[in-house]
Amino acid sequence: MDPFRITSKKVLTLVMVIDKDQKKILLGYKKRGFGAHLWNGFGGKVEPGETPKEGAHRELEEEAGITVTPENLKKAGILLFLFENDPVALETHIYTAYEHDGQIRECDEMRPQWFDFAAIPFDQMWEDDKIWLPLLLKGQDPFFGRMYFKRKSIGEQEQVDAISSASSSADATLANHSTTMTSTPFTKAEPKPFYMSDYHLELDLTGVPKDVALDGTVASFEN
Ligand SMILES: CNc1ncnc2c1ncn2[C@@H]1O[C@H](COP(=O)(O)OP(=O)(O)OP(=O)(O)O)[C@@H](O)[C@H]1O
Repeated sequence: MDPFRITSKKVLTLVMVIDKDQKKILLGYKKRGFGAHLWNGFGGKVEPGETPKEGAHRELEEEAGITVTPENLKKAGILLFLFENDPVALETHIYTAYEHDGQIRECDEMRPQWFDFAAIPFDQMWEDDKIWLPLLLKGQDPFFGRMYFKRKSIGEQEQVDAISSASSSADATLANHSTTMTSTPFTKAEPKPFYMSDYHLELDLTGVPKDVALDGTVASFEN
């Protein structure tokens, strides 16, 4: 039996708020729930009757206190997250927002903070973020991908941490990134409940002008 066989999906959103001039990205520290203790964009489940874009707008206001006009909320990609032995996949619609209105504020779920592009805390984020976020920051939209996650056992956790810290230091050398840190009280990465075991990302969507098929269902790139 395929451990990644899915029978249904939940539709989620993720908004990346970006200040192009300052080369900064607004991330939120998730205080509770799914992905707790990780930094991420702002988003959540799309509610019945909402389009993904409407859901993204609502979650950004709930979690960061800010609003974005519909024309400033742009679809960057769609990712399908699959978890081993879990028949429910997460179809995540990712947006960029280069302009926003209102005052950024903390809520009981998320603590927002700006990060320099060169100091994004990838070791305290979902592992897929380091694959697609650099593409999004370069403006290489849209992307579509499947990301496969396995639950960590205790031994695996240590092994995966060792591999990921070795590869992230190699990446840092290659990219010649500055190591200036914005202030963050977190010195040690929290253990992550899952690790990414595989992924498949498509960047050339010229053959799919508006719809991308996902295992028999269709996700629209339009909203
Ligand atoms: C597996 N790899 C992943 N990589 C990057 N981001 C991921 C993710 N998996 C989930 N996400 C995001 O995490 C948020 C969860 O949202 P989540 O708190 O569950 O939703 P919502 O606020 O509706 O929940 P409650 O109201 O608390 O039930 C949501 O933005 C979603 O896009």
